[in-house]
Order: sequence, then structure tokens, then C-alpha cells
Amino acid sequence: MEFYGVTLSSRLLLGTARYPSPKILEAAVRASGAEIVTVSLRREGGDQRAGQAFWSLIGELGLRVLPNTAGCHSVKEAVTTAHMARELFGTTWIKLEVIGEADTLQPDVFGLVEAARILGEDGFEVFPYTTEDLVVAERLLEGGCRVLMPWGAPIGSARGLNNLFGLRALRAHFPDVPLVIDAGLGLPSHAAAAMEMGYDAVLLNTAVAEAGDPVRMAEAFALAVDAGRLAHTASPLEPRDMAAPSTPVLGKAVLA
Ligand SMILES: CC(=O)[C@@H](O)[C@H](O)COP(=O)(O)O
Repeated sequence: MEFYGVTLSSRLLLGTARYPSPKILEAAVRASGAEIVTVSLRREGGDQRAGQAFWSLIGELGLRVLPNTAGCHSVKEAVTTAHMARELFGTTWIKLEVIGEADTLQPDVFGLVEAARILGEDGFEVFPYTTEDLVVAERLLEGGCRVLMPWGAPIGSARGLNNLFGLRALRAHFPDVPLVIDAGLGLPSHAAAAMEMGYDAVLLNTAVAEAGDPVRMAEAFALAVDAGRLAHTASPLEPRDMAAPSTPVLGKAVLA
């Protein structure tokens, strides 16, 4: 799998917020096998000691940082945050969030398209947090995005894949674009379903960070992502309406 020319073997991207402690975050990242972790600029500005531990972990595991513009509600705020993140983290990658609505934290897709275009022209490689809308997807690609990150469900909701029809349509319309389900996953089975559908990867945070045992949950998600991907490459059956006997029978049994 490739994002902007970078080849990766793990298809699980992990967020780094809301863990009970830096130690548990470290163990969860290790258990997940993730090669990319998202970091919010605002979080890193906070606790100095947690920041230090986090940076040694990044170095030790050779992780790639995907800074995000979490919590930005306008194009201006998102663009400014992206510039600060580029300075601080030394990467042109940016996970672009422009939040449009407080209850669902759903993307403001108009602002998103505009911010993605501005950042693309500024040399950023943008990972936009979007909806499953096909027209918005097309606009983001026209604006220079080479990866799309549709939501599964609202951030932190743990609902899974809310709109299977829309997500399937998105996958079918853009077979060659790396598509990552971002946000709203609650269970490993949700991640497996996304991968079975042909999504390239999943990004999640809350389901692991707020699980009773984040380390075990990180491992469970890693296994689910691998299983879902394996199933996808094995050409799964299409569901059908009528029964089809799984055991072929020849003739009839004679019962005396
Ligand atoms: C980590 C990150 O980038 C989040 O903004 C992301 O959207 C994760 O959502 P969940 O916490 O629902 O997994």
C-alpha cells in the first residue's frame, strides 16, 4: 500500500489521544503494528513529559507522523494549523479536518475542498477527512489529494460503518485511489468489514484508547485488519437471496 509514494505494510493507522497514560499509548502502538500515527498539534503543545516520551517512541519504532488539524472549524484555522504542523513535525503530510457541525463533528465539505486546494498549492500532501459523497471526493482529487479518508461514523461514536451503500459506491467509483476509513469505528469487526469491502486501510483512535484494555484492543484491531484484507484478496462471495446447497448430493438415500 502506498500513500504519496511511501510504501507501508501496516494497514492500521492509530490516533494517539485519550490514552490512560503515555506508557499504555506506547504499548498499544507497539501491539497495533501501526507505522503511521496521527498527532494533533494542540495535544503536543500540552504536557512536556508526555511529549518527550512520545517522540522517543516515534524514533524507536520508526513511525511516520501524520499531523492532523483536529478541532479546526474554518479554512483559515485549518490552513494555519497545517503550516504550524509542517514546521513542528517536519513533514508535508497533513490530515485535514475542517469540522462543520458540533453534534456529529462531520466535515464541512465546502471548507474542506477549499482548504485542501490551498494546502496542495502550498506543497502539502493532504489526507482529507471527508464524507462518502462522490462529488466531494471528485473535487478533492481535482484539488490534488491522492488519498481520501471517508468517515465510518462520527468521531468517537464507535458506531462502525454507518452508510454501507455510500462507502461501497465510493470504493467502486475510485478503484485506484487509496481510501482509508477514518473515524467512528468501535469494534475490530467494523475494521474487518471495511477491509473486506476493499478499503485500503483504517484509522482509529477512541476504540483503542478508551477500551478497558487498550493494548489488547490494539492487537485485536491489527488482527481484524489483516483478516479483512486477506478475505478481500480471496474474492469473497456475493450474498444471494436463495439457498444454494453447500453439499452436492447424487441420487437419493434409500431408507429401509
Ligand atoms: C485520530 C484522529 O485523527 C481522529 O480525528 C480520528 O478521526 C479518529 O476517530 P475515532 O476516535 O472515532 O477513531
